[in-house]
Amino acid sequence: MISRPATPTSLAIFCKVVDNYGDIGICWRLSRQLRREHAIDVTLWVDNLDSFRRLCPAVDPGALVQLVEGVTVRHWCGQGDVFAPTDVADIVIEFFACDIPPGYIDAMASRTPRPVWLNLEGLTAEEWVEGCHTLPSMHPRLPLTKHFFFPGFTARTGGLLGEAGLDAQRRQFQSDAAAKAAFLASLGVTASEMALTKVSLFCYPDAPVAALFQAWQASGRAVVCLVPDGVAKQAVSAFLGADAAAGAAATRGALTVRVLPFVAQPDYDKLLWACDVNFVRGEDSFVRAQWAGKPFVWHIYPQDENLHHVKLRAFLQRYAATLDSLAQFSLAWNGVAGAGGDWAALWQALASDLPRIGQRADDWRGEMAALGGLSSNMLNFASALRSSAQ
Ligand SMILES: Cc1cn([C@H]2C[C@H](O)[C@@H](COP(=O)(O)OP(=O)(O)O[C@H]3O[C@@H](C)[C@H](O)[C@@H](O)[C@H]3O)O2)c(=O)[nH]c1=O
Repeated sequence: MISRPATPTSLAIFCKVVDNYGDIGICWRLSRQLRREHAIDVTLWVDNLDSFRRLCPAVDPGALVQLVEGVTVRHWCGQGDVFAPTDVADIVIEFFACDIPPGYIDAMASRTPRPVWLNLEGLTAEEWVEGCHTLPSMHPRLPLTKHFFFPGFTARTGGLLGEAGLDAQRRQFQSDAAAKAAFLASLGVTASEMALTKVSLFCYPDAPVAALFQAWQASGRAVVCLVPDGVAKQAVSAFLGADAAAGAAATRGALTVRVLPFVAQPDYDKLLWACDVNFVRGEDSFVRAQWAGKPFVWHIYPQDENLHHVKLRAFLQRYAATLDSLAQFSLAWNGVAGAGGDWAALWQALASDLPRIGQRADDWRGEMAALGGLSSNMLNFASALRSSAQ
């Protein structure tokens, strides 16, 4: 038996950007947290530095290797496939089964001691996840075992990604009216808009945004909808009667739509904290909305054969079982057949229920925090594997 310290000190994450920002958004968040809170020496391999730069302006899209906030960022762009065992970290994470370079896998097999190899999977509320979380998978050829690691909403999963101290920062920000106003003003939001019901909007292009805008326009409650640049471009441009570029705004009836700059990741949290209702999408903004403890509506990443509707229902069953207004609105927002399209009625029901939905959001945030946080859960699992291998 080879003896090795149980506590891992180095970690490599491999991230392929399939589309959008979620893949790198999650991998960057995890990398930063492991470095900052656990003093792990992290190398993040990522194949698309341009997407990364939108979330983190400090990234140099031309650099093969760079240090960003203490994390070594390597542009994963087919620069050869020869690795030595000394190149391999204590823990190797492949994100979403992204096929790490074969040469790196060979080097993992030759390394002493062998690394802990994890496949970090996507977030879903479906029950089967509990049975698959931490399952091993033997390599067909090499003496290596990969383990599946699932984020999730129960104690039998890896929990949700969230930084220590995030809640304290949120509370501090939300209790400081001047900080909130200064932040919104820095994005171009006017003082009169700040007094309205503030909604942030982040969704995929097929969301029924135009129909919801019509309902808001005609509703009795004045709404300002804050849309980061590039989101729902068609519907926003149609509403504005002009190109939806950052800084553009228009008011029709009870609705003001304002296009914001696409902000860096930490500022996106502040936007969620500052708004009354948040429309979020995919995985990472969905989780951030949960940490914000505010009412939110989720636009789920679309999948073939409407598989995503199963995932949506699984989440709503856990989260909104007693919140019919939110469940109905969410089903309709995601185009679930038969969920209805009377947006005036759907919004009216949701808006009247906001205090109850807000209470649920706050309770849920506490329940999720009690699961312990994905990065700590992952490190504990890796340490246990290393100990058992000694
Ligand atoms: C609107 C906005 C978002 N963001 C960040 C928050 C998140 O980290 C990231 C958006 O990621 P998501 O919310 O996950 O949505 P997404 O649609 O960009 O990413 C998706 O990518 C697919 C390939 C995955 O399979 C999906 O599960 C999902 O992750 O962008 C900012 O930093 N600033 C902004 O202004």
